[in-house]
Amino acid sequence: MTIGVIGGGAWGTALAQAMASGEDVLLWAREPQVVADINSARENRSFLPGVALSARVAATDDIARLAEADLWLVVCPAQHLRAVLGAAPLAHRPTLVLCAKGIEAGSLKLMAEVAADVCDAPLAVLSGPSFAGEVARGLPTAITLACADPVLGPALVQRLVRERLRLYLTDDVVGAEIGGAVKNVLAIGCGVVEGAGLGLNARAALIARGFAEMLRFGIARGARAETLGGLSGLGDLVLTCTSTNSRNFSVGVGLGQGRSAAELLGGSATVAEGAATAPVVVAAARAAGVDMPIAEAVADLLAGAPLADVVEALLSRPLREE
Ligand SMILES: NC(=O)C1=CN([C@@H]2O[C@H](COP(=O)(O)OP(=O)(O)OC[C@H]3O[C@@H](n4cnc5c(N)ncnc54)[C@H](O)[C@@H]3O)[C@@H](O)[C@H]2O)C=CC1
Ligand SMILES: O=C(CO)COP(=O)(O)O
Repeated sequence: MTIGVIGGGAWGTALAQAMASGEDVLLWAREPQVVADINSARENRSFLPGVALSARVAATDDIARLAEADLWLVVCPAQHLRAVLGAAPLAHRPTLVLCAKGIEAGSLKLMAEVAADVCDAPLAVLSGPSFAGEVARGLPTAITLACADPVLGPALVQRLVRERLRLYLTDDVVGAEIGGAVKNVLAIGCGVVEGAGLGLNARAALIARGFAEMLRFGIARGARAETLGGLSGLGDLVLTCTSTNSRNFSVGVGLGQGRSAAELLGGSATVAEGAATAPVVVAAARAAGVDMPIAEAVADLLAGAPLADVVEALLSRPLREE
Protein backbone atom coordinates (compact mmCIF):
# COMPACT_ATOMS: atom_id res chain seq x y z
CA MET A 1 0.00 0.00 0.00
CA THR A 2 1.02 3.60 -0.53
CA ILE A 3 0.57 6.58 1.76
CA GLY A 4 -0.29 9.83 -0.02
CA VAL A 5 0.90 13.18 1.28
CA ILE A 6 -0.82 16.37 0.14
CA GLY A 7 1.54 19.32 0.48
CA GLY A 8 5.28 19.55 -0.09
CA GLY A 9 6.09 22.08 2.61
CA ALA A 10 8.37 21.31 5.55
CA TRP A 11 5.82 19.26 7.47
CA GLY A 12 4.49 17.28 4.52
CA THR A 13 8.05 16.42 3.52
CA ALA A 14 9.06 15.47 7.07
CA LEU A 15 6.01 13.23 7.46
CA ALA A 16 6.73 11.64 4.08
CA GLN A 17 10.27 10.89 5.20
CA ALA A 18 9.08 9.42 8.51
CA MET A 19 6.41 7.30 6.81
CA ALA A 20 8.89 6.02 4.20
CA SER A 21 10.56 3.87 6.84
CA GLY A 22 7.47 1.65 6.65
CA GLU A 23 5.67 2.22 3.33
CA ASP A 24 6.04 3.81 -0.08
CA VAL A 25 4.96 7.45 -0.10
CA LEU A 26 3.55 9.54 -2.94
CA LEU A 27 3.80 13.25 -2.16
CA TRP A 28 1.87 15.88 -4.10
CA ALA A 29 3.44 19.33 -4.19
CA ARG A 30 2.10 22.32 -6.08
CA GLU A 31 5.58 23.64 -6.93
CA PRO A 32 7.17 21.84 -9.93
CA GLN A 33 10.59 22.73 -8.52
CA VAL A 34 9.84 20.87 -5.29
CA VAL A 35 8.69 17.83 -7.26
CA ALA A 36 11.80 17.89 -9.44
CA ASP A 37 14.14 18.35 -6.47
CA ILE A 38 12.60 15.47 -4.52
CA ASN A 39 12.62 13.09 -7.48
CA SER A 40 16.09 13.93 -8.71
CA ALA A 41 18.13 15.39 -5.84
CA ARG A 42 16.22 13.53 -3.07
CA GLU A 43 15.92 16.79 -1.19
CA ASN A 44 13.23 19.46 -0.75
CA ARG A 45 15.57 22.41 -1.11
CA SER A 46 12.70 24.93 -0.95
CA PHE A 47 11.09 23.92 2.33
CA LEU A 48 13.26 21.34 4.12
CA PRO A 49 16.84 21.80 2.95
CA GLY A 50 19.58 19.57 4.26
CA VAL A 51 17.52 16.41 4.73
CA ALA A 52 18.35 13.47 2.44
CA LEU A 53 15.02 11.91 1.54
CA SER A 54 14.31 8.20 1.27
CA ALA A 55 14.10 6.57 -2.15
CA ARG A 56 10.62 5.43 -1.09
CA VAL A 57 9.33 9.03 -1.34
CA ALA A 58 8.13 9.87 -4.85
CA ALA A 59 6.79 13.33 -5.68
CA THR A 60 4.20 14.42 -8.24
CA ASP A 61 2.54 17.68 -9.28
CA ASP A 62 -0.46 15.72 -10.62
CA ILE A 63 -2.93 15.55 -7.75
CA ALA A 64 -5.03 12.96 -9.63
CA ARG A 65 -2.25 10.44 -8.92
CA LEU A 66 -3.22 10.51 -5.24
CA ALA A 67 -5.89 8.00 -6.26
CA GLU A 68 -3.04 5.45 -5.95
CA ALA A 69 -3.06 5.90 -2.16
CA ASP A 70 -5.75 4.66 0.23
CA LEU A 71 -4.61 6.96 3.04
CA TRP A 72 -3.67 10.64 2.71
CA LEU A 73 -1.83 12.86 5.12
CA VAL A 74 -3.26 16.28 4.29
CA VAL A 75 -0.59 18.87 5.04
CA CYS A 76 -1.47 22.02 3.10
CA PRO A 77 -1.92 25.27 5.09
CA ALA A 78 -5.25 25.59 6.88
CA GLN A 79 -6.60 28.43 4.74
CA HIS A 80 -6.08 26.36 1.57
CA LEU A 81 -7.52 23.04 2.76
CA ARG A 82 -10.96 23.53 1.20
CA ALA A 83 -9.59 24.39 -2.25
CA VAL A 84 -6.93 21.68 -2.25
CA LEU A 85 -9.29 18.92 -1.12
CA GLY A 86 -11.85 20.15 -3.63
CA ALA A 87 -9.35 19.45 -6.41
CA ALA A 88 -8.25 16.06 -5.09
CA PRO A 89 -9.42 12.65 -6.40
CA LEU A 90 -11.77 11.67 -3.60
CA ALA A 91 -13.98 9.19 -5.46
CA HIS A 92 -12.24 6.13 -3.91
CA ARG A 93 -12.95 7.59 -0.43
CA PRO A 94 -9.40 7.63 0.98
CA THR A 95 -8.90 7.97 4.73
CA LEU A 96 -7.84 11.55 5.49
CA VAL A 97 -5.42 12.44 8.27
CA LEU A 98 -5.54 16.22 8.61
CA CYS A 99 -2.25 17.78 9.69
CA ALA A 100 -2.75 21.56 9.31
CA LYS A 101 -3.09 23.69 12.43
CA GLY A 102 -5.61 26.45 12.00
CA ILE A 103 -9.21 27.59 11.74
CA GLU A 104 -10.72 28.62 8.43
CA ALA A 105 -11.34 32.35 8.02
CA GLY A 106 -14.93 33.28 7.31
CA SER A 107 -16.53 29.95 8.22
CA LEU A 108 -14.68 29.76 11.60
CA LYS A 109 -14.52 26.00 10.97
CA LEU A 110 -11.90 23.55 12.20
CA MET A 111 -10.08 21.42 9.61
CA ALA A 112 -12.24 18.32 10.17
CA GLU A 113 -15.34 20.47 9.70
CA VAL A 114 -13.96 21.90 6.46
CA ALA A 115 -13.07 18.42 5.19
CA ALA A 116 -16.55 17.17 6.08
CA ASP A 117 -18.00 19.99 3.96
CA VAL A 118 -15.98 18.77 0.97
CA CYS A 119 -16.33 14.98 1.28
CA ASP A 120 -17.56 12.12 3.44
CA ALA A 121 -14.18 10.38 3.78
CA PRO A 122 -13.13 8.80 7.11
CA LEU A 123 -11.22 11.44 9.10
CA ALA A 124 -8.50 11.78 11.72
CA VAL A 125 -6.31 14.64 12.92
CA LEU A 126 -2.57 14.56 13.64
CA SER A 127 -1.26 17.31 15.89
CA GLY A 128 1.30 17.93 18.61
CA PRO A 129 4.82 19.21 19.31
CA SER A 130 6.77 18.36 16.17
CA PHE A 131 9.24 20.62 14.43
CA ALA A 132 9.50 19.23 10.90
CA GLY A 133 13.30 19.21 10.80
CA GLU A 134 13.53 17.08 13.94
CA VAL A 135 10.98 14.54 12.70
CA ALA A 136 12.72 14.34 9.34
CA ARG A 137 16.03 13.65 11.09
CA GLY A 138 14.49 10.88 13.17
CA LEU A 139 14.67 12.64 16.53
CA PRO A 140 12.21 11.27 19.12
CA THR A 141 8.77 12.86 18.83
CA ALA A 142 5.38 12.17 20.43
CA ILE A 143 2.15 13.57 18.97
CA THR A 144 -1.60 13.06 19.13
CA LEU A 145 -3.71 11.09 16.65
CA ALA A 146 -7.33 12.12 17.12
CA CYS A 147 -10.09 10.02 15.60
CA ALA A 148 -13.72 9.74 16.63
CA ASP A 149 -14.10 6.27 15.08
CA PRO A 150 -13.16 3.62 17.69
CA VAL A 151 -12.12 1.11 15.01
CA LEU A 152 -10.29 3.42 12.62
CA GLY A 153 -8.34 5.28 15.35
CA PRO A 154 -6.35 2.29 16.68
CA ALA A 155 -5.81 1.00 13.12
CA LEU A 156 -4.34 4.35 12.10
CA VAL A 157 -2.03 4.40 15.09
CA GLN A 158 -0.74 0.95 14.12
CA ARG A 159 -0.18 2.04 10.53
CA LEU A 160 1.39 5.46 11.15
CA VAL A 161 3.49 4.90 14.27
CA ARG A 162 7.24 4.74 13.69
CA GLU A 163 10.17 3.86 15.93
CA ARG A 164 10.92 7.54 16.66
CA LEU A 165 7.40 8.90 16.07
CA ARG A 166 5.09 7.90 18.91
CA LEU A 167 1.36 8.45 18.50
CA TYR A 168 -1.05 8.90 21.40
CA LEU A 169 -4.67 8.21 20.52
CA THR A 170 -7.68 10.28 21.53
CA ASP A 171 -11.24 10.47 20.24
CA ASP A 172 -11.32 14.22 20.97
CA VAL A 173 -10.84 15.64 17.47
CA VAL A 174 -12.01 19.12 18.43
CA GLY A 175 -9.57 19.26 21.35
CA ALA A 176 -6.60 18.23 19.19
CA GLU A 177 -7.52 20.82 16.59
CA ILE A 178 -8.12 23.72 18.99
CA GLY A 179 -4.81 23.13 20.75
CA GLY A 180 -2.82 23.27 17.51
CA ALA A 181 -4.65 26.32 16.18
CA VAL A 182 -4.53 28.42 19.35
CA LYS A 183 -0.91 27.62 20.25
CA ASN A 184 0.23 29.22 16.99
CA VAL A 185 -1.41 32.50 18.01
CA LEU A 186 0.11 32.36 21.49
CA ALA A 187 3.54 31.54 20.00
CA ILE A 188 3.39 34.83 18.11
CA GLY A 189 2.63 36.53 21.43
CA CYS A 190 5.63 34.88 23.10
CA GLY A 191 7.80 35.97 20.21
CA VAL A 192 6.63 39.54 20.73
CA VAL A 193 7.62 39.31 24.39
CA GLU A 194 11.07 38.12 23.29
CA GLY A 195 11.49 40.68 20.52
CA ALA A 196 10.38 43.56 22.71
CA GLY A 197 12.62 42.45 25.59
CA LEU A 198 9.71 42.14 28.02
CA GLY A 199 11.41 39.34 29.95
CA LEU A 200 11.02 35.73 30.95
CA ASN A 201 8.43 36.44 33.67
CA ALA A 202 6.17 37.94 31.03
CA ARG A 203 6.70 34.93 28.75
CA ALA A 204 5.77 32.47 31.52
CA ALA A 205 2.70 34.55 32.33
CA LEU A 206 1.69 34.58 28.68
CA ILE A 207 2.07 30.81 28.37
CA ALA A 208 0.00 30.14 31.52
CA ARG A 209 -2.70 32.74 30.87
CA GLY A 210 -2.71 31.83 27.18
CA PHE A 211 -3.30 28.21 28.12
CA ALA A 212 -6.26 29.38 30.23
CA GLU A 213 -7.63 31.06 27.08
CA MET A 214 -7.10 27.87 25.07
CA LEU A 215 -9.00 25.91 27.74
CA ARG A 216 -11.93 28.35 27.86
CA PHE A 217 -12.23 28.49 24.09
CA GLY A 218 -11.71 24.76 23.59
CA ILE A 219 -14.28 23.75 26.18
CA ALA A 220 -16.78 26.18 24.65
CA ARG A 221 -16.26 24.41 21.29
CA GLY A 222 -16.69 20.94 22.82
CA ALA A 223 -13.06 19.96 23.56
CA ARG A 224 -12.00 18.06 26.67
CA ALA A 225 -9.62 19.69 29.14
CA GLU A 226 -7.31 16.67 29.26
CA THR A 227 -6.74 16.86 25.51
CA LEU A 228 -5.83 20.54 25.78
CA GLY A 229 -3.45 19.68 28.65
CA GLY A 230 -1.79 17.00 26.50
CA LEU A 231 0.63 16.88 23.58
CA SER A 232 -1.54 18.71 21.05
CA GLY A 233 -2.32 21.59 23.41
CA LEU A 234 0.06 22.36 26.24
CA GLY A 235 2.84 20.24 24.72
CA ASP A 236 2.84 22.15 21.43
CA LEU A 237 2.33 25.45 23.25
CA VAL A 238 5.50 24.93 25.25
CA LEU A 239 7.48 23.90 22.16
CA THR A 240 6.53 26.83 19.97
CA CYS A 241 6.51 29.47 22.71
CA THR A 242 10.13 28.81 23.59
CA SER A 243 12.02 28.37 20.33
CA THR A 244 13.09 30.48 17.40
CA ASN A 245 12.69 27.28 15.33
CA SER A 246 9.00 28.18 15.40
CA ARG A 247 7.97 30.34 12.45
CA ASN A 248 5.13 31.77 14.54
CA PHE A 249 7.47 32.67 17.40
CA SER A 250 9.86 34.25 14.89
CA VAL A 251 7.11 36.40 13.37
CA GLY A 252 6.31 37.55 16.90
CA VAL A 253 9.95 38.44 17.53
CA GLY A 254 9.84 40.65 14.45
CA LEU A 255 6.62 42.32 15.58
CA GLY A 256 8.15 42.90 19.01
CA GLN A 257 11.13 44.58 17.33
CA GLY A 258 8.77 47.00 15.63
CA ARG A 259 8.53 45.43 12.18
CA SER A 260 5.15 45.27 10.48
CA ALA A 261 3.16 42.12 9.75
CA ALA A 262 3.22 42.99 6.05
CA GLU A 263 7.00 43.16 6.09
CA LEU A 264 7.32 39.90 8.05
CA LEU A 265 4.75 37.84 6.17
CA GLY A 266 4.62 39.36 2.69
CA GLY A 267 6.48 37.37 0.10
CA SER A 268 7.42 34.59 2.52
CA ALA A 269 7.08 31.11 1.00
CA THR A 270 6.69 29.54 4.43
CA VAL A 271 3.54 29.73 6.48
CA ALA A 272 3.09 31.14 10.00
CA GLU A 273 -0.44 29.87 10.61
CA GLY A 274 -0.99 31.95 13.72
CA ALA A 275 -1.06 35.15 11.66
CA ALA A 276 -4.12 33.97 9.74
CA THR A 277 -5.63 32.23 12.76
CA ALA A 278 -5.39 35.13 15.25
CA PRO A 279 -8.31 37.23 13.93
CA VAL A 280 -10.27 34.03 13.28
CA VAL A 281 -9.82 32.85 16.87
CA VAL A 282 -10.89 36.27 18.11
CA ALA A 283 -14.04 36.16 15.98
CA ALA A 284 -14.78 32.55 16.99
CA ALA A 285 -14.23 33.34 20.68
CA ARG A 286 -16.57 36.31 20.51
CA ALA A 287 -19.16 34.14 18.78
CA ALA A 288 -18.81 31.62 21.63
CA GLY A 289 -18.88 34.32 24.33
CA VAL A 290 -15.33 33.52 25.46
CA ASP A 291 -12.82 36.13 26.67
CA MET A 292 -9.39 35.78 24.98
CA PRO A 293 -7.44 38.98 25.69
CA ILE A 294 -4.04 37.60 24.67
CA ALA A 295 -5.31 36.30 21.34
CA GLU A 296 -6.97 39.70 20.83
CA ALA A 297 -3.68 41.45 21.61
CA VAL A 298 -1.87 39.33 19.02
CA ALA A 299 -4.56 40.03 16.43
CA ASP A 300 -4.36 43.76 17.19
CA LEU A 301 -0.57 43.79 16.81
CA LEU A 302 -0.80 41.94 13.50
CA ALA A 303 -3.34 44.54 12.36
CA GLY A 304 -0.85 47.30 13.15
CA ALA A 305 -1.74 48.47 16.67
CA PRO A 306 1.23 50.05 18.49
CA LEU A 307 2.99 47.62 20.84
CA ALA A 308 2.99 50.06 23.79
CA ASP A 309 -0.80 50.46 23.56
CA VAL A 310 -1.39 46.71 23.34
CA VAL A 311 0.85 45.96 26.35
CA GLU A 312 -0.78 48.79 28.34
CA ALA A 313 -4.25 47.45 27.54
CA LEU A 314 -3.29 43.94 28.74
CA LEU A 315 -1.67 45.19 31.96
CA SER A 316 -4.54 47.51 32.87
CA ARG A 317 -7.23 44.83 32.68
CA PRO A 318 -9.21 44.45 35.93
CA LEU A 319 -7.63 42.02 38.39
CA ARG A 320 -9.51 38.74 38.72
CA GLU A 321 -9.30 35.33 40.31
CA GLU A 322 -7.01 32.87 38.60
N1 LIG B 1 6.67 22.92 9.82
C1 LIG B 1 6.36 22.29 10.94
O1 LIG B 1 7.25 22.02 11.77
C2 LIG B 1 4.95 21.88 11.21
C3 LIG B 1 3.90 22.38 10.47
N2 LIG B 1 2.63 21.99 10.76
C4 LIG B 1 1.50 22.50 9.99
O2 LIG B 1 1.54 21.96 8.68
C5 LIG B 1 0.89 22.86 7.77
C6 LIG B 1 1.80 23.07 6.57
O3 LIG B 1 2.96 23.72 7.05
P1 LIG B 1 4.41 23.47 6.44
O4 LIG B 1 4.51 22.16 5.79
O5 LIG B 1 5.36 23.76 7.52
O6 LIG B 1 4.47 24.59 5.30
P2 LIG B 1 5.75 25.41 4.79
O7 LIG B 1 5.74 26.75 5.45
O8 LIG B 1 6.97 24.61 4.90
O9 LIG B 1 5.41 25.59 3.25
C7 LIG B 1 4.32 26.33 2.79
C8 LIG B 1 3.34 25.38 2.15
O10 LIG B 1 2.19 26.11 1.76
C9 LIG B 1 1.81 25.67 0.48
N3 LIG B 1 0.99 26.68 -0.17
C10 LIG B 1 1.27 27.99 -0.39
N4 LIG B 1 0.28 28.58 -1.06
C11 LIG B 1 -0.67 27.62 -1.27
C12 LIG B 1 -1.92 27.60 -1.93
N5 LIG B 1 -2.44 28.68 -2.49
N6 LIG B 1 -2.61 26.43 -1.95
C13 LIG B 1 -2.12 25.32 -1.38
N7 LIG B 1 -0.94 25.28 -0.75
C14 LIG B 1 -0.22 26.41 -0.71
C15 LIG B 1 3.12 25.46 -0.24
O11 LIG B 1 2.95 24.66 -1.38
C16 LIG B 1 3.89 24.74 0.87
O12 LIG B 1 3.58 23.36 0.88
C17 LIG B 1 0.59 24.13 8.56
O13 LIG B 1 -0.76 24.11 8.97
C18 LIG B 1 1.50 24.01 9.78
O14 LIG B 1 0.96 24.67 10.92
C19 LIG B 1 2.36 21.11 11.74
C20 LIG B 1 3.38 20.57 12.49
C21 LIG B 1 4.74 20.92 12.28
O1 LIG C 1 3.55 23.33 14.79
C1 LIG C 1 4.75 23.31 14.87
C2 LIG C 1 5.47 22.42 15.79
O2 LIG C 1 4.62 21.56 16.48
C3 LIG C 1 5.56 24.21 14.03
O3 LIG C 1 5.44 25.48 14.55
P1 LIG C 1 5.67 26.75 13.60
O4 LIG C 1 4.65 26.64 12.52
O5 LIG C 1 5.48 27.92 14.51
O6 LIG C 1 7.07 26.66 13.08
